[in-house]
Amino acid sequence: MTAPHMSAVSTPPPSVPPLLDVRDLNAYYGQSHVLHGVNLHVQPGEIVSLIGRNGAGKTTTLRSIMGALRSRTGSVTFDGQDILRLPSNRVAARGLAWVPEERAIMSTLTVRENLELPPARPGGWTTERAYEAFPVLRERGHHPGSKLSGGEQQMLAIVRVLRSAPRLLLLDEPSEGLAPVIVQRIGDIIQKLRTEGLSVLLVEQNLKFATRLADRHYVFVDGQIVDEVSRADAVARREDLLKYLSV
Ligand SMILES: Nc1ncnc2c1ncn2[C@@H]1O[C@H](COP(=O)(O)OP(=O)(O)OP(=O)(O)O)[C@@H](O)[C@H]1O
Repeated sequence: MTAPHMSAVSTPPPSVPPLLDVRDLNAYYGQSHVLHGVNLHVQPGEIVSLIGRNGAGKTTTLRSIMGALRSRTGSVTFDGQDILRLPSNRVAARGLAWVPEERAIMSTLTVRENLELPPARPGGWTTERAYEAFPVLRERGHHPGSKLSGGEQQMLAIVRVLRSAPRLLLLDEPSEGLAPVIVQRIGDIIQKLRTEGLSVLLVEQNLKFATRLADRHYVFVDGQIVDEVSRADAVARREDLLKYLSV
């Protein structure tokens, strides 16, 4: 398989304006030019995955969208508003929520304290709702974050950001290192959230998880998107997708 050149990636014009629209995004770590003209969009209510090998630029794309990485050019609009120049706290206030790979929870605080620290916004998840979605968090309510398993930390990290009632959830490898039953549960919750109107941009290396959830997949190679695969084509193109991920 040869990776199609960037220009071969064709996105049909969306019938409604995208919720997130990234155009010609270039990003840099110091002198190192890491993203090269990334174009992607997420429609309202859509789940989109970014897949590719380690170091391909997926996490950098999320960091660039959230404003955690400042050294970038191009255009990032959310709900029609330019967010590229906003500090990350103001990006979050617009309705984007990011769960980084390292699952930013507060390790010295208990599960309940982690849940209650960011006050829930109107429409955001309450502590009770978090416990209903993931009953194990209720059982662990008084345990410090540092004593949770990887799966419990991932659940806690997701429900924490849902307290802010985001419109777009950015998830960085939510299935990484987790037992299949936990991966299944997290997938169920993401699907449920979509039925409630949430959009999701998902970085994944677990193809089974990504293809179960995502409506479209963008394939990253060396800081560029080289292919775009719809849910309808993902089964027929499974071998291509596996090759993109293999080392
Ligand atoms: N803080 C940093 N400083 C310098 N270079 C970095 C930094 N973080 C990432 N890079 C480099 O940027 C490139 C893209 O990395 P990125 O983390 O975005 O890839 P990725 O596709 O998310 O892969 P992974 O799954 O390994 O995180 C890689 O070459 C990586 O080495």
